[in-house]
Amino acid sequence: MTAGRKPLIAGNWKMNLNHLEAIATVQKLAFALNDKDFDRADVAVLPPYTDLRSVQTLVDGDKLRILYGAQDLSSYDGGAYTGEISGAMLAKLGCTFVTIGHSERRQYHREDDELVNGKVLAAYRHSLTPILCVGEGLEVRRSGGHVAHSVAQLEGALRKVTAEQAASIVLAYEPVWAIGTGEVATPADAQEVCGALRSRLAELYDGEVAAAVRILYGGSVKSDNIAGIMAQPDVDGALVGGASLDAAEFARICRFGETSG
Ligand SMILES: O=C[C@H](O)COP(=O)(O)O
Repeated sequence: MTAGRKPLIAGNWKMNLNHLEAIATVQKLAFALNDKDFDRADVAVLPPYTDLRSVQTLVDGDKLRILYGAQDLSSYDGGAYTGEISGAMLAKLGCTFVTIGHSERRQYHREDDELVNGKVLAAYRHSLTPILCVGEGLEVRRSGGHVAHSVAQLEGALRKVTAEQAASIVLAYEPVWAIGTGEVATPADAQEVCGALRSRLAELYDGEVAAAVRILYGGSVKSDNIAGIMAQPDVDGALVGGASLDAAEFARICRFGETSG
């Protein structure tokens, strides 16, 4: 965490919580957090598509400071693409963010850097902020190629992305071996790759862009390990999976593990 970049804690619900459960969870989260918490960090939830309209209605109706977004989008803007959801549709639902290139999309849906790049460009066409995920698997980590792998994914995703667009992107470094496994990377592991991603942004664009971009860590983040992660200079928040499904625990994470708001 470095002064000048507001931390972001985003809860990726993955394929969990229906629209009724979504309303209850967001209500509990809003109740658990106060203005001081929202002044200190941006808080976002990333529910399944089918929950978004309910979340929008609740957030707008109760004027909540909770941000929200989707877990994916189509690289196309509309038309005969059965099953796809466009950036325009997400924008209409008031989404701020859209997750792109999550390792589960790369692994189970064979998304490659070219498709991820197409989705990043689609997000910008509709004024959505991408949360671009990168990160290595266990084999790559064991062979010591984790920095090169994550940086290459970053480069692949940012083709044709302008400096102005890049300055607003959110990156998430998620080592695949730490997702849902209880195996959390050490704060130093997180800093090593997040620092390398920021350095590469400075080379691809300039120092100003690199200094503006928020870089999150994701992988088994909980209220009892968030503080060490947030203490790293190039880590500006967390992308939280399993622990974001419990509103009380997620609220503790949004406070970086501290007990009072
Ligand atoms: O997007 C979130 C990550 O995949 C982390 O998931 P996790 O916190 O359940 O390990």
